[in-house]
Amino acid sequence: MSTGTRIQRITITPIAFRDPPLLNSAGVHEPWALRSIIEVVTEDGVLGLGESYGDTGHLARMESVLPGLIGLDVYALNQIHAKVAEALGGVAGSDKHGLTGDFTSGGTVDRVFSPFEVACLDIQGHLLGRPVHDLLGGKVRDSVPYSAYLFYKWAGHPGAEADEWGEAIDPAGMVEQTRKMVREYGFGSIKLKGGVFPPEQEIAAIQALREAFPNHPLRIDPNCAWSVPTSLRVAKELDGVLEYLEDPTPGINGMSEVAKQASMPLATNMCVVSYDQLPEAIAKDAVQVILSDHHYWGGLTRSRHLGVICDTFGVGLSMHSNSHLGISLAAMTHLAAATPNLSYACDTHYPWNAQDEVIEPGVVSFVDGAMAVPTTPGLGVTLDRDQLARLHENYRTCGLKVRDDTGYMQKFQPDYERKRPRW
Ligand SMILES: O=C([O-])C(=O)C[C@H](O)[C@@H](O)C(=O)[O-]
Ligand SMILES: [Mg+2]
Repeated sequence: MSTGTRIQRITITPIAFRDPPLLNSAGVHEPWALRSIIEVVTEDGVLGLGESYGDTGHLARMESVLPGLIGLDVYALNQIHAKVAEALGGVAGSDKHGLTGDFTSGGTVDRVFSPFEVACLDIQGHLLGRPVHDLLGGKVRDSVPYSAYLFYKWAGHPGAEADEWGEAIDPAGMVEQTRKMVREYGFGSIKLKGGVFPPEQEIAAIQALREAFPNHPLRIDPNCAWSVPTSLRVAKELDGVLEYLEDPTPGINGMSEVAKQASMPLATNMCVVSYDQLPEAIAKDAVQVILSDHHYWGGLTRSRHLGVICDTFGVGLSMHSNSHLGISLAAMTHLAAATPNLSYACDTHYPWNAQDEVIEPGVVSFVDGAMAVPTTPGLGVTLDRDQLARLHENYRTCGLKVRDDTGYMQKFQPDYERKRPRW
Protein backbone atom coordinates (compact mmCIF):
# COMPACT_ATOMS: atom_id res chain seq x y z
CA MET A 1 0.00 0.00 0.00
CA SER A 2 1.33 3.45 -0.90
CA THR A 3 2.35 5.37 2.21
CA GLY A 4 1.24 8.52 0.38
CA THR A 5 -2.37 7.73 1.25
CA ARG A 6 -1.80 8.13 4.98
CA ILE A 7 -3.27 11.11 6.81
CA GLN A 8 -0.63 13.73 7.48
CA ARG A 9 -2.69 16.65 8.71
CA ILE A 10 -6.26 17.51 9.71
CA THR A 11 -7.58 21.03 10.17
CA ILE A 12 -10.91 21.88 11.77
CA THR A 13 -12.06 25.46 11.09
CA PRO A 14 -15.13 26.66 12.99
CA ILE A 15 -17.28 29.06 10.97
CA ALA A 16 -20.43 31.14 11.41
CA PHE A 17 -22.84 32.20 8.69
CA ARG A 18 -25.97 34.34 8.73
CA ASP A 19 -29.21 32.64 9.70
CA PRO A 20 -32.72 34.16 9.64
CA PRO A 21 -35.02 34.13 12.71
CA LEU A 22 -36.58 30.72 11.99
CA LEU A 23 -38.98 29.46 14.66
CA ASN A 24 -39.18 25.91 15.97
CA SER A 25 -40.26 24.01 19.07
CA ALA A 26 -37.02 24.96 20.84
CA GLY A 27 -37.26 28.72 20.24
CA VAL A 28 -35.79 30.71 17.38
CA HIS A 29 -32.61 30.56 15.31
CA GLU A 30 -29.94 33.03 16.36
CA PRO A 31 -28.45 35.47 13.81
CA TRP A 32 -25.52 33.09 13.23
CA ALA A 33 -25.44 29.37 12.50
CA LEU A 34 -22.29 27.58 13.68
CA ARG A 35 -20.59 24.95 11.61
CA SER A 36 -17.10 23.54 10.97
CA ILE A 37 -15.08 22.79 7.85
CA ILE A 38 -12.79 19.77 8.05
CA GLU A 39 -9.72 19.44 5.83
CA VAL A 40 -7.85 16.12 5.73
CA VAL A 41 -4.52 16.10 3.86
CA THR A 42 -2.53 13.00 2.91
CA GLU A 43 1.24 12.59 2.90
CA ASP A 44 1.06 13.07 -0.87
CA GLY A 45 -0.76 16.38 -0.36
CA VAL A 46 -4.22 15.28 -1.52
CA LEU A 47 -6.99 17.27 0.20
CA GLY A 48 -10.40 15.97 1.28
CA LEU A 49 -13.24 18.07 2.68
CA GLY A 50 -15.93 17.51 5.30
CA GLU A 51 -18.50 19.74 7.01
CA SER A 52 -19.92 19.28 10.49
CA TYR A 53 -21.49 20.99 13.51
CA GLY A 54 -19.83 23.98 15.18
CA ASP A 55 -20.85 23.84 18.84
CA THR A 56 -17.97 23.93 21.34
CA GLY A 57 -18.63 20.45 22.72
CA HIS A 58 -18.62 18.85 19.28
CA LEU A 59 -15.51 20.81 18.23
CA ALA A 60 -13.71 19.62 21.35
CA ARG A 61 -14.74 16.01 20.70
CA MET A 62 -13.51 16.22 17.10
CA GLU A 63 -10.21 17.80 18.20
CA SER A 64 -9.75 15.12 20.85
CA VAL A 65 -9.64 12.29 18.28
CA LEU A 66 -7.16 13.92 15.89
CA PRO A 67 -3.91 12.52 17.35
CA GLY A 68 -5.20 8.96 16.81
CA LEU A 69 -6.04 9.63 13.15
CA ILE A 70 -2.69 10.98 11.98
CA GLY A 71 -0.82 8.27 10.06
CA LEU A 72 -3.93 6.18 9.29
CA ASP A 73 -4.67 5.30 5.69
CA VAL A 74 -7.58 7.14 4.08
CA TYR A 75 -8.92 3.79 2.82
CA ALA A 76 -8.94 2.33 6.37
CA LEU A 77 -12.36 3.68 7.34
CA ASN A 78 -13.06 0.87 9.81
CA GLN A 79 -9.79 1.60 11.59
CA ILE A 80 -10.55 5.32 11.65
CA HIS A 81 -13.99 4.59 13.17
CA ALA A 82 -12.39 2.36 15.81
CA LYS A 83 -9.82 5.02 16.66
CA VAL A 84 -12.55 7.64 17.07
CA ALA A 85 -14.47 5.28 19.38
CA GLU A 86 -11.32 4.53 21.40
CA ALA A 87 -10.45 8.21 21.79
CA LEU A 88 -13.97 9.17 22.89
CA GLY A 89 -13.98 6.36 25.47
CA GLY A 90 -17.74 5.80 25.62
CA VAL A 91 -18.72 9.42 26.25
CA ALA A 92 -22.22 10.45 25.16
CA GLY A 93 -22.30 14.05 23.91
CA SER A 94 -25.24 16.41 24.00
CA ASP A 95 -26.47 19.66 22.50
CA LYS A 96 -28.63 22.44 23.90
CA HIS A 97 -31.54 22.39 21.46
CA GLY A 98 -32.27 18.64 21.38
CA LEU A 99 -33.75 18.90 17.88
CA THR A 100 -31.97 15.80 16.66
CA GLY A 101 -32.76 13.63 19.67
CA ASP A 102 -30.64 12.34 22.54
CA PHE A 103 -27.06 11.28 21.91
CA THR A 104 -26.03 7.75 22.77
CA SER A 105 -22.33 6.90 23.09
CA GLY A 106 -22.48 5.02 19.78
CA GLY A 107 -24.24 7.94 18.15
CA THR A 108 -21.58 10.30 19.48
CA VAL A 109 -18.85 8.23 17.82
CA ASP A 110 -20.78 8.37 14.55
CA ARG A 111 -21.23 12.18 14.77
CA VAL A 112 -17.51 12.70 15.33
CA PHE A 113 -16.42 10.13 12.75
CA SER A 114 -18.71 11.44 9.99
CA PRO A 115 -16.79 14.49 8.65
CA PHE A 116 -13.49 12.60 8.65
CA GLU A 117 -15.09 9.75 6.71
CA VAL A 118 -16.57 12.17 4.17
CA ALA A 119 -13.17 13.84 3.74
CA CYS A 120 -11.46 10.45 3.30
CA LEU A 121 -14.01 9.46 0.65
CA ASP A 122 -13.38 12.80 -1.07
CA ILE A 123 -9.66 11.93 -1.13
CA GLN A 124 -10.33 8.37 -2.33
CA GLY A 125 -12.43 9.81 -5.16
CA HIS A 126 -9.64 12.21 -6.16
CA LEU A 127 -7.07 9.40 -6.10
CA LEU A 128 -9.24 7.07 -8.17
CA GLY A 129 -10.61 9.78 -10.46
CA ARG A 130 -14.17 8.76 -9.49
CA PRO A 131 -17.07 10.67 -7.89
CA VAL A 132 -17.94 9.72 -4.31
CA HIS A 133 -21.21 8.06 -5.32
CA ASP A 134 -19.14 5.47 -7.23
CA LEU A 135 -17.52 4.54 -3.91
CA LEU A 136 -20.97 4.01 -2.38
CA GLY A 137 -22.14 1.50 -4.94
CA GLY A 138 -22.88 3.79 -7.85
CA LYS A 139 -25.65 6.28 -8.51
CA VAL A 140 -29.16 5.13 -9.26
CA ARG A 141 -30.35 8.63 -10.20
CA ASP A 142 -28.75 11.59 -11.95
CA SER A 143 -30.38 14.23 -9.80
CA VAL A 144 -31.65 14.26 -6.23
CA PRO A 145 -34.99 15.90 -5.39
CA TYR A 146 -35.13 18.14 -2.32
CA SER A 147 -38.18 19.55 -0.55
CA ALA A 148 -39.06 23.16 0.26
CA TYR A 149 -38.30 23.53 4.00
CA LEU A 150 -40.75 26.11 5.35
CA PHE A 151 -40.36 27.85 8.68
CA TYR A 152 -42.56 30.16 10.64
CA LYS A 153 -40.36 33.21 10.99
CA TRP A 154 -40.12 36.78 12.10
CA ALA A 155 -39.59 39.46 9.43
CA GLY A 156 -36.04 39.97 10.65
CA HIS A 157 -33.94 39.55 13.77
CA PRO A 158 -35.13 42.00 16.44
CA GLY A 159 -33.38 45.33 15.96
CA ALA A 160 -32.36 44.49 12.38
CA GLU A 161 -34.05 45.11 9.04
CA ALA A 162 -36.49 42.63 7.54
CA ASP A 163 -34.76 39.93 5.49
CA GLU A 164 -35.66 38.98 1.93
CA TRP A 165 -38.12 36.31 3.15
CA GLY A 166 -40.20 38.58 5.39
CA GLU A 167 -42.58 37.48 8.10
CA ALA A 168 -44.47 34.17 8.08
CA ILE A 169 -46.60 33.64 11.17
CA ASP A 170 -49.94 32.57 9.70
CA PRO A 171 -51.28 30.46 6.80
CA ALA A 172 -51.18 33.35 4.32
CA GLY A 173 -47.56 34.16 5.19
CA MET A 174 -46.65 30.51 4.87
CA VAL A 175 -48.23 30.22 1.43
CA GLU A 176 -46.34 33.34 0.35
CA GLN A 177 -43.03 31.91 1.65
CA THR A 178 -43.71 28.68 -0.24
CA ARG A 179 -44.48 30.53 -3.47
CA LYS A 180 -41.11 32.27 -3.27
CA MET A 181 -39.24 29.07 -2.50
CA VAL A 182 -40.98 27.07 -5.21
CA ARG A 183 -40.49 29.93 -7.70
CA GLU A 184 -36.76 30.21 -6.96
CA TYR A 185 -35.88 26.53 -6.53
CA GLY A 186 -38.68 24.60 -8.21
CA PHE A 187 -39.25 22.27 -5.23
CA GLY A 188 -41.89 19.61 -5.83
CA SER A 189 -42.47 18.63 -2.15
CA ILE A 190 -43.10 20.76 0.93
CA LYS A 191 -42.16 20.37 4.59
CA LEU A 192 -43.50 22.72 7.26
CA LYS A 193 -41.49 23.09 10.44
CA GLY A 194 -44.23 23.23 13.06
CA GLY A 195 -44.41 22.99 16.84
CA VAL A 196 -44.48 26.80 17.06
CA PHE A 197 -48.16 27.76 17.24
CA PRO A 198 -51.13 25.84 18.69
CA PRO A 199 -51.90 22.81 16.49
CA GLU A 200 -55.14 24.29 15.09
CA GLN A 201 -53.13 27.12 13.49
CA GLU A 202 -50.61 24.72 12.01
CA ILE A 203 -53.40 22.47 10.67
CA ALA A 204 -54.85 25.58 9.01
CA ALA A 205 -51.43 26.34 7.46
CA ILE A 206 -51.21 22.82 6.03
CA GLN A 207 -54.74 23.11 4.65
CA ALA A 208 -53.86 26.46 3.04
CA LEU A 209 -50.76 24.88 1.51
CA ARG A 210 -52.83 21.97 0.21
CA GLU A 211 -55.17 24.41 -1.47
CA ALA A 212 -52.37 26.53 -2.95
CA PHE A 213 -50.23 23.55 -3.99
CA PRO A 214 -52.66 20.72 -4.76
CA ASN A 215 -50.03 18.40 -6.24
CA HIS A 216 -47.11 18.86 -3.83
CA PRO A 217 -46.62 16.11 -1.23
CA LEU A 218 -46.82 17.74 2.23
CA ARG A 219 -45.19 17.01 5.60
CA ILE A 220 -45.28 18.71 8.99
CA ASP A 221 -42.63 18.36 11.70
CA PRO A 222 -43.48 19.80 15.14
CA ASN A 223 -40.32 18.35 16.75
CA CYS A 224 -42.22 16.54 19.53
CA ALA A 225 -44.39 19.52 20.52
CA TRP A 226 -47.55 17.41 20.80
CA SER A 227 -48.80 14.86 23.32
CA VAL A 228 -50.08 11.49 22.06
CA PRO A 229 -53.77 12.60 22.13
CA THR A 230 -52.93 15.88 20.35
CA SER A 231 -50.89 14.01 17.74
CA LEU A 232 -53.83 11.69 17.12
CA ARG A 233 -56.20 14.64 16.78
CA VAL A 234 -53.92 16.33 14.25
CA ALA A 235 -53.41 13.05 12.39
CA LYS A 236 -57.17 12.68 12.10
CA GLU A 237 -57.66 16.22 10.84
CA LEU A 238 -54.90 15.81 8.26
CA ASP A 239 -56.00 12.35 7.14
CA GLY A 240 -55.29 12.05 3.40
CA VAL A 241 -53.29 15.30 3.32
CA LEU A 242 -49.78 14.36 4.50
CA GLU A 243 -47.23 12.04 2.92
CA TYR A 244 -45.79 11.63 6.42
CA LEU A 245 -46.05 13.13 9.88
CA GLU A 246 -42.62 13.82 11.39
CA ASP A 247 -41.88 13.50 15.12
CA PRO A 248 -45.29 14.55 16.42
CA THR A 249 -44.52 13.31 19.95
CA PRO A 250 -41.48 12.37 22.07
CA GLY A 251 -39.99 8.91 22.43
CA ILE A 252 -40.30 5.51 20.79
CA ASN A 253 -43.22 4.51 23.02
CA GLY A 254 -45.19 7.69 22.30
CA MET A 255 -44.54 7.41 18.56
CA SER A 256 -45.59 3.77 18.66
CA GLU A 257 -48.91 4.70 20.30
CA VAL A 258 -49.57 7.36 17.64
CA ALA A 259 -48.50 5.03 14.82
CA LYS A 260 -51.11 2.44 15.88
CA GLN A 261 -53.96 4.83 14.99
CA ALA A 262 -52.59 7.45 12.59
CA SER A 263 -53.48 6.86 8.95
CA MET A 264 -50.21 8.28 7.58
CA PRO A 265 -46.63 7.02 8.12
CA LEU A 266 -44.69 8.56 11.02
CA ALA A 267 -41.17 9.78 10.33
CA THR A 268 -38.36 10.63 12.73
CA ASN A 269 -35.05 12.36 13.17
CA MET A 270 -35.51 12.50 16.94
CA CYS A 271 -36.43 9.16 18.52
CA VAL A 272 -34.23 7.02 16.24
CA VAL A 273 -30.93 8.76 15.55
CA SER A 274 -28.42 5.95 16.09
CA TYR A 275 -28.13 2.26 15.30
CA ASP A 276 -28.69 1.12 18.89
CA GLN A 277 -32.19 2.68 18.80
CA LEU A 278 -33.27 0.75 15.70
CA PRO A 279 -34.16 -2.66 17.22
CA GLU A 280 -36.69 -1.26 19.73
CA ALA A 281 -38.21 1.17 17.22
CA ILE A 282 -38.64 -1.56 14.63
CA ALA A 283 -40.02 -4.06 17.15
CA LYS A 284 -42.61 -1.50 18.30
CA ASP A 285 -43.36 -0.27 14.76
CA ALA A 286 -42.85 3.24 16.14
CA VAL A 287 -41.68 4.83 12.87
CA GLN A 288 -42.39 4.04 9.27
CA VAL A 289 -39.86 6.47 7.79
CA ILE A 290 -36.37 7.17 9.13
CA LEU A 291 -34.72 10.44 8.20
CA SER A 292 -31.13 9.54 7.55
CA ASP A 293 -28.48 12.20 8.05
CA HIS A 294 -24.86 11.30 7.40
CA HIS A 295 -23.73 13.89 9.97
CA TYR A 296 -25.02 11.67 12.76
CA TRP A 297 -25.47 8.25 11.18
CA GLY A 298 -21.67 7.90 10.85
CA GLY A 299 -20.88 9.28 7.42
CA LEU A 300 -21.79 8.11 3.96
CA THR A 301 -20.81 4.43 4.03
CA ARG A 302 -22.64 3.74 7.27
CA SER A 303 -25.66 5.71 6.07
CA ARG A 304 -25.76 3.39 3.06
CA HIS A 305 -25.94 0.53 5.58
CA LEU A 306 -28.88 2.30 7.23
CA GLY A 307 -30.57 2.24 3.83
CA VAL A 308 -30.14 -1.54 3.66
CA ILE A 309 -31.47 -2.00 7.22
CA CYS A 310 -34.54 0.11 6.41
CA ASP A 311 -35.12 -1.84 3.22
CA THR A 312 -34.83 -5.14 5.09
CA PHE A 313 -37.43 -4.17 7.68
CA GLY A 314 -39.78 -2.35 5.31
CA VAL A 315 -39.08 1.05 6.87
CA GLY A 316 -39.13 4.06 4.52
CA LEU A 317 -36.14 6.35 4.16
CA SER A 318 -35.95 10.12 3.80
CA MET A 319 -33.17 12.59 4.63
CA HIS A 320 -32.85 15.20 7.37
CA SER A 321 -31.01 18.52 7.31
CA ASN A 322 -29.81 21.18 9.74
CA SER A 323 -28.38 24.55 8.68
CA HIS A 324 -25.55 23.66 6.30
CA LEU A 325 -23.46 24.77 3.33
CA GLY A 326 -22.34 23.21 0.07
CA ILE A 327 -19.85 20.58 1.24
CA SER A 328 -22.65 18.94 3.22
CA LEU A 329 -25.09 19.39 0.35
CA ALA A 330 -22.70 17.70 -2.06
CA ALA A 331 -22.18 14.81 0.39
CA MET A 332 -25.96 14.47 0.91
CA THR A 333 -26.47 14.41 -2.85
CA HIS A 334 -23.85 11.69 -3.46
CA LEU A 335 -25.40 9.60 -0.67
CA ALA A 336 -28.97 10.07 -1.90
CA ALA A 337 -27.89 9.28 -5.46
CA ALA A 338 -26.42 5.95 -4.31
CA THR A 339 -29.30 4.93 -2.00
CA PRO A 340 -31.92 3.13 -4.11
CA ASN A 341 -34.66 3.06 -1.46
CA LEU A 342 -34.45 6.77 -0.60
CA SER A 343 -37.87 7.41 -2.03
CA TYR A 344 -38.78 10.82 -0.57
CA ALA A 345 -37.46 14.26 -1.51
CA CYS A 346 -34.64 15.12 0.94
CA ASP A 347 -34.80 17.98 3.44
CA THR A 348 -32.43 20.89 2.99
CA HIS A 349 -32.01 24.17 4.86
CA TYR A 350 -29.90 25.41 1.94
CA PRO A 351 -32.18 28.25 0.72
CA TRP A 352 -31.92 29.88 4.16
CA ASN A 353 -28.12 29.96 4.14
CA ALA A 354 -27.09 29.89 0.47
CA GLN A 355 -25.83 33.49 0.53
CA ASP A 356 -22.80 32.54 2.65
CA GLU A 357 -21.56 29.57 0.62
CA VAL A 358 -18.05 28.29 1.39
CA ILE A 359 -17.42 26.44 -1.88
CA GLU A 360 -16.76 27.85 -5.31
CA PRO A 361 -19.84 28.34 -7.48
CA GLY A 362 -20.95 25.90 -10.15
CA VAL A 363 -21.75 22.67 -8.29
CA VAL A 364 -24.82 23.63 -6.29
CA SER A 365 -27.83 24.49 -8.37
CA PHE A 366 -31.43 23.38 -8.20
CA VAL A 367 -33.41 22.60 -11.31
CA ASP A 368 -37.05 21.69 -10.70
CA GLY A 369 -36.21 21.26 -7.01
CA ALA A 370 -33.45 18.75 -7.66
CA MET A 371 -29.67 18.96 -7.54
CA ALA A 372 -27.67 17.31 -10.30
CA VAL A 373 -25.36 14.62 -8.91
CA PRO A 374 -21.73 15.81 -9.24
CA THR A 375 -19.76 13.70 -11.70
CA THR A 376 -16.22 15.00 -11.16
CA PRO A 377 -13.78 13.19 -8.81
CA GLY A 378 -14.46 13.11 -5.07
CA LEU A 379 -17.29 15.27 -3.74
CA GLY A 380 -16.80 17.55 -6.73
CA VAL A 381 -16.50 20.73 -4.67
CA THR A 382 -13.66 23.25 -4.20
CA LEU A 383 -13.20 25.30 -1.05
CA ASP A 384 -13.33 29.09 -1.47
CA ARG A 385 -10.50 30.01 0.91
CA ASP A 386 -11.29 33.73 1.05
CA GLN A 387 -14.83 32.90 2.05
CA LEU A 388 -13.60 30.33 4.59
CA ALA A 389 -11.47 33.06 6.18
CA ARG A 390 -14.46 35.44 6.28
CA LEU A 391 -16.75 32.84 7.83
CA HIS A 392 -14.10 31.95 10.41
CA GLU A 393 -13.77 35.64 11.28
CA ASN A 394 -17.57 35.70 11.75
CA TYR A 395 -17.15 32.79 14.16
CA ARG A 396 -14.45 34.62 16.11
CA THR A 397 -16.45 37.81 16.43
CA CYS A 398 -20.13 36.77 16.52
CA GLY A 399 -20.12 35.93 20.20
CA LEU A 400 -21.85 32.55 19.81
CA LYS A 401 -20.18 29.28 20.69
CA VAL A 402 -23.21 27.02 21.19
CA ARG A 403 -26.52 26.90 19.31
CA ASP A 404 -29.16 28.01 21.80
CA ASP A 405 -32.55 28.64 20.18
CA THR A 406 -34.29 28.69 23.58
CA GLY A 407 -31.92 31.20 25.17
CA TYR A 408 -32.25 33.50 22.16
CA MET A 409 -36.07 33.36 22.33
CA GLN A 410 -35.94 34.17 26.06
CA LYS A 411 -34.15 37.45 25.29
CA PHE A 412 -37.39 38.67 23.71
CA GLN A 413 -39.92 36.60 25.67
CA PRO A 414 -38.40 36.11 29.14
CA ASP A 415 -41.16 33.71 30.24
CA TYR A 416 -40.62 31.41 27.22
CA GLU A 417 -40.09 27.80 28.24
CA ARG A 418 -39.07 24.89 26.04
CA LYS A 419 -41.63 22.10 26.46
CA ARG A 420 -41.86 18.78 24.66
CA PRO A 421 -44.75 18.16 24.44
CA ARG A 422 -46.18 21.68 24.73
CA TRP A 423 -49.75 20.91 23.54
O1 LIG B 1 -36.18 17.93 10.95
C1 LIG B 1 -35.76 18.41 11.99
O2 LIG B 1 -36.18 18.04 13.06
C2 LIG B 1 -34.74 19.45 11.92
O3 LIG B 1 -34.39 19.85 10.85
C3 LIG B 1 -34.14 19.99 13.12
C4 LIG B 1 -33.54 21.34 12.84
O4 LIG B 1 -32.63 21.66 13.81
C5 LIG B 1 -34.58 22.40 12.62
O5 LIG B 1 -35.71 22.17 13.39
C6 LIG B 1 -34.08 23.77 12.90
O6 LIG B 1 -32.94 24.05 12.50
O7 LIG B 1 -34.81 24.55 13.49
MG1 LIG C 1 -37.48 16.61 12.03
